[in-house]
Amino acid sequence: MAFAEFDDIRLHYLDEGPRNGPPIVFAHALGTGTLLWDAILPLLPTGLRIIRYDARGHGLSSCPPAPYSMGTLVRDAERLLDHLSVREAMFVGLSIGGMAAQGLAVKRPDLIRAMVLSNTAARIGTPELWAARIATARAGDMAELARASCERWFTRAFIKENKHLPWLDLLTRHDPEGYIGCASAISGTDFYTPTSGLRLPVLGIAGSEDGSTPPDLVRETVDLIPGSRFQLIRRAGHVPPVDQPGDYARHLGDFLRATGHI
Ligand SMILES: O=C(O)CC1=CCC(=O)O1
Repeated sequence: MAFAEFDDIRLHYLDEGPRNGPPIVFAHALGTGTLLWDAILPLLPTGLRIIRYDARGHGLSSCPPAPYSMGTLVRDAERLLDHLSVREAMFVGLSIGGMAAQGLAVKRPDLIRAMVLSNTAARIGTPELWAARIATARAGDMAELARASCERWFTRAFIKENKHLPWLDLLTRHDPEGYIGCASAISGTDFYTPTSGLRLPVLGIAGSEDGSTPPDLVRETVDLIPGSRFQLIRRAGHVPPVDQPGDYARHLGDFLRATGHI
């Protein structure tokens, strides 16, 4: 566990593996945190320098007052990688983390040599949809937000087996300010034009039963970048590192090898 202090934010991160190993950076989904990646890490190829961080308003990072902008979330990732002297990383971004990845790849191509856009898109939802979720959070009803989120995030089988419960608890206890801050950032983001100009190796990953960023939406975004690949994970929802960690780690390993990162 470590913290990077900047003027307006304290970011919590984990930096594991050999310091001279090829860097891989993980950016999580709204309402989750570094633990989103726990199940896949032991399944990744050895020798990687693995960096995970909590976005502002999440986990052990500080939680400034909402709203946040996507530009601010991108700058947080940029400052963290500069702080750690990381260059040419494989950047894996899931959902809002994938939006930050797109923004960072546009702003600082020196930081990212290849990118995994997982369960994400250039634009997610509509301002009206996010306004309704923000209103629920403002009303203090995180339990309702958590219930509805889990229905979008997880397959029926996963919910029936009660495997979603830790995530339901996590989101129910999430600081509403952090949720609102990041939801505002998503609401104001449309990366279609900047992402269309990206030229780097990209792997898109979608879950067959993702109720938040369905496979067609993910594919539409990765297809903006020439030469990109796409993998559909079956029996997976919005967070396949949680419900299908084996398949997820295998696709990451294949992509790491295909891009010559390892
Ligand atoms: O809450 C959702 O529906 C899923 C989501 C959208 C952006 C994100 O990070 O999670």
